[in-house]
Amino acid sequence: MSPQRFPGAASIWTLIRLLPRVSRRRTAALAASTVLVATLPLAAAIASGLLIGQVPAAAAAGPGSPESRQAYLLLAAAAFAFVAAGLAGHAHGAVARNLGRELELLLQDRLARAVARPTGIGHLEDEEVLALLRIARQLGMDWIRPANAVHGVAAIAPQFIGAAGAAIVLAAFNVWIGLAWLLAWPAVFVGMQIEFGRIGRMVYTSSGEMRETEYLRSLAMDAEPAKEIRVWGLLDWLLDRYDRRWSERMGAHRRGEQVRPLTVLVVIGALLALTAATTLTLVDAGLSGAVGFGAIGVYAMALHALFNFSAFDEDAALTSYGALPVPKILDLERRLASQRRATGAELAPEAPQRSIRFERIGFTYPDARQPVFDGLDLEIEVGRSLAVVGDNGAGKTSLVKLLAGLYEPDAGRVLVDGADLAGIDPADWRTRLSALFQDFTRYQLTVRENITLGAPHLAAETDLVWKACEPMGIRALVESLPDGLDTVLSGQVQGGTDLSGGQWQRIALARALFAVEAGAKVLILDEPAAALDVRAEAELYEQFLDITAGLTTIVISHRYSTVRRADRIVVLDGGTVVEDGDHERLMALGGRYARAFTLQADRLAR
Ligand SMILES: Nc1ncnc2c1ncn2[C@@H]1O[C@H](COP(=O)(O)OP(=O)(O)OP(=O)(O)O)[C@@H](O)[C@H]1O
Repeated sequence: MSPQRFPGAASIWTLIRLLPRVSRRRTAALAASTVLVATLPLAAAIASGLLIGQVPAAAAAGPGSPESRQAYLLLAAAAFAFVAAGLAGHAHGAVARNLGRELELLLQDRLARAVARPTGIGHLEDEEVLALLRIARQLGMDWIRPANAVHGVAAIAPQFIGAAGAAIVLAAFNVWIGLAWLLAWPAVFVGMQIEFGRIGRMVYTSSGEMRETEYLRSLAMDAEPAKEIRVWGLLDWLLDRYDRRWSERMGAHRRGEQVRPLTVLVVIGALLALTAATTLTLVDAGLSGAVGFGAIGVYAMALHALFNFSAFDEDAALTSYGALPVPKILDLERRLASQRRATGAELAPEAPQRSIRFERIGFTYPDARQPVFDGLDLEIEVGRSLAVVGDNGAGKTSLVKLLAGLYEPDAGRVLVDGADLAGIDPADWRTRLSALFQDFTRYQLTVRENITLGAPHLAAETDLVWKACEPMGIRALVESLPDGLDTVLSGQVQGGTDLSGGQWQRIALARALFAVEAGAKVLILDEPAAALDVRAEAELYEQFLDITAGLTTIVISHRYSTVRRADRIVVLDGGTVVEDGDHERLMALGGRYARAFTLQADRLAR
């Protein structure tokens, strides 16, 4: 077979050849069940044909004759072949599903390793590699999809009704046998669903371990961390750790995420026993002449119809797995909706006009032990520039997160012109804010989109976009890009380009500025120029103060020299304001600000 001429067939052949490498045992089981699924219906058909041929002789010879005995034996053989074909079909589906899932995991593993191996990282920006990685991330996850549960329910419901009907037909022959079948299937179904539920929950709750494996894999496969991983020579260490985690995970998968053999034995044993009892009773009734030949045929067909029901095949398993996350998602939706605070207070269109006040604020991050703020008081005057300085962990970023309503204080209030922020619609409040956070996002979108995301309705206003670019010194850079403002900022996209850290920071600053152009009244800049050198940062801040004169600006910085021109500087330490004033006042105070400023200025001078 030439792969060029039959690429689809060649891919299937490649896949089949991989199966023994996934699991020899399962591949052998799949081959065996394939043979059974193919031959058992044939055997049933042959037995049925022979039976039909035997009927005239059996009828002529009458009950109790050797001819009629042979006819009943053929009937029993046909019934067993039908039942066995049904069971083999279910087993076949289950083996194929497990093998398929393991194949996906193996492919995922092999791709992760292959992509992590090269010493360079150029291939991690190759479009074809990225496409495969995108697919690889989804592998092995298909089985937990709600769509599968819908498909499963749609398949099982008619089978269930059909099986109940068949049991009722059998009840006409023997009430106890009919009743036994009527109860047997729901019992098997519930038993298997309990088993599938156990497996599903096990996988679901092990998502923490999965996340770690996935994290290690992404360290090896993503372009961003790949740089450091290679520079630090961590590749072998990483792959070794990934391999260990992976085999632990796969080991757990093999051990626990399967239907327990005992359950399978009990279920199949019970079904076979009930089938044998039904068939023997039927044969007995036929041989004794208690039930006519035609009726026996109907009952035998009803027995066969009972085995169309899938209690332990793929549909049943996928129904259970696929349905598992649905109530969890709805529950989460309810829980998060109840966390949305009730808003009622209206902000005046021009607010804030007077002040933003932090009043006895207490705040601890969820799951953190130490509070960040315990009684913080700070009043920010509108229309002036404020700089917040302080050591690492002093609470500077937390302060602006509270201001932006990204977290709510545990105690105290944030007041905007006297109105408690807790009662104001966060969406309304945020239209008045423009913020650039320390860990700003590098959107793999066009330059224009990157800049106008704060006010996307004005994205077409090219003049406004340039107005935001110019003070940041990036107009020339943007104009030199292949598609100017419409160039995608990503090395992973054809025709796109990546930028340096400082250039990215200027783009993010332009984004903040654009939102101000679009009407934001409070500008928050958290370490806005950490990627720039000290001089560039100072220049940029000076420029910012000029552009934003009259606006409420809050700038966070480590570099004391940068913020000296701010109208007001507060020094935070351990979540409280320890110094407050303008540059001259704080220098005269001779405290923490003065010492840090002098130290940094000396270093800069040297
Ligand atoms: N998401 C979080 N969960 C738990 N604790 C956090 C979280 N973010 C920050 N913290 C803790 O809160 C404290 C204040 O952090 P914050 O980021 O506000 O400091 P910062 O002054 O901005 O520091 P830096 O100058 O290093 O950016 C620190 O002790 C930090 O460890």
